Amino acid sequence: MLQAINLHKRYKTKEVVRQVNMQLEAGESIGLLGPNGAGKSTTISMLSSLVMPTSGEVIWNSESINKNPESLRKTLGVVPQEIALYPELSAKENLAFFGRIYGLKGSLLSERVEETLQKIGLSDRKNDIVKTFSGGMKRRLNIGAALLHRPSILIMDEPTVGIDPQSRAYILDTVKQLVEEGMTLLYTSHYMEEVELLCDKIYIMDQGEIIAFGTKEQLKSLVSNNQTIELKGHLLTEEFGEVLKKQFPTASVRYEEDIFLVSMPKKEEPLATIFALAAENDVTITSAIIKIPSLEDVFLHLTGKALRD
Ligand SMILES: Nc1ncnc2c1ncn2[C@@H]1O[C@H](COP(=O)(O)OP(=O)(O)OP(=O)(O)O)[C@@H](O)[C@H]1O
Repeated sequence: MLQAINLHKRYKTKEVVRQVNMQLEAGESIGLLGPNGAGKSTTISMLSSLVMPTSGEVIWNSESINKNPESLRKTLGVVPQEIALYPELSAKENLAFFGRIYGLKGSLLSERVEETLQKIGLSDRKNDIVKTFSGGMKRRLNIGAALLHRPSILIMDEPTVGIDPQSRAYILDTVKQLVEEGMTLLYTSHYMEEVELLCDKIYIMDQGEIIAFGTKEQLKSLVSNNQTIELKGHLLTEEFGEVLKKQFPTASVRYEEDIFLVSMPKKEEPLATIFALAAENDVTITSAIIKIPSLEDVFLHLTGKALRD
C-alpha cells in the first residue's frame, strides 16, 4: 500500500540515502533499524512526503504521492524525533491545536482529544501546562498529536530517545497496543530490542542503504552459523582483542560497557583457547557465556561494527 521505489536523497554532494526500496502493507508493523546517521529519518521523511527525494518514487495506493500528497497525509500519523509542543499551553490545549490542523472541530474535536488523552495515559494531567511535564510525558503527548485524526499508518522516528525507562516502557506498551488494534506501523530505532518487540519485519539500514530485510527469524538465521562469546573479567583490553583476532582470523571483537564480545563461526570451539590465551597475557576471565544471536549480532555480521557505535 505504501511503497518506496529506488529512493535517493542527496544534500549537496553527499548522498545520504541510496537505492532504498521498502514496502508497507496494511496491518504490518515494520521496523527500520540502524545506527545514528544511517539515513532513517531522511527515508521516513520522504515516505511521509515531507522531504522530496532526489530521485525515486513513493507510491501510495498505486499512485505516486507527488500527484496527491494530501491523500497520503490524511491517513498518516507522523511522530517526529523532535518534540513539537507549546510549553505554555496545557496538554488538552496542545492536542486541540493539532486536531484543528487536521480539520477537526466542535464536539468531534473534544471527543478525539479525550480519546487520545486516554490512549497516551495523560487524562489526569490534561489541564496542566506542558512545561511542567517530564520528558517522557512530553513524548507521549507528541505521540498523541499524531493520533488525533485516527490515522491508519503511524510513522514513528525514535520515539523513546532520551527518556526514563518507565516512560519508555509505557510508550512501548502503548505502541504495542495500537499495533494489536490494527494500526500499520513504521518504527525507526537504533534499539534493536524495541524493533524486536514491536515489529514483524525489519529493514536494517547503514550508511544510507538497506543492507538487510526480513522477519526477526530470517535475519537471525543469517548469523546462525555464528556464535558470540560474552566475556567478563580484568584487563580485557583492545590488545587482548588483537591477540584473539590473530588466533581466530574470522572473529570480530567489540565492547559493550564492561563486556567483551567475540563473534566467530560456530564450527570453532574457542573457549579452551580463549582461556589459555588469557592466562598467557595476564588477563583474568571471570565469566564466559555463549549468547543466542540477536539483531545486534546480525548488524555486526553485516557491517563489521556494532549498532551502537
Ligand atoms: N537537511 C540536511 N542537510 C544536510 N545533511 C543532512 C540533512 N538531513 C540529514 N542530513 C545528513 O544525512 C545523514 C542521515 O541523517 P538521518 O537523520 O536521516 O539519519 P538517522 O538514521 O535518522 O540518524 P539519527 O538517529 O541520528 O537521526 C546524516 O549524515 C545527516 O547529517
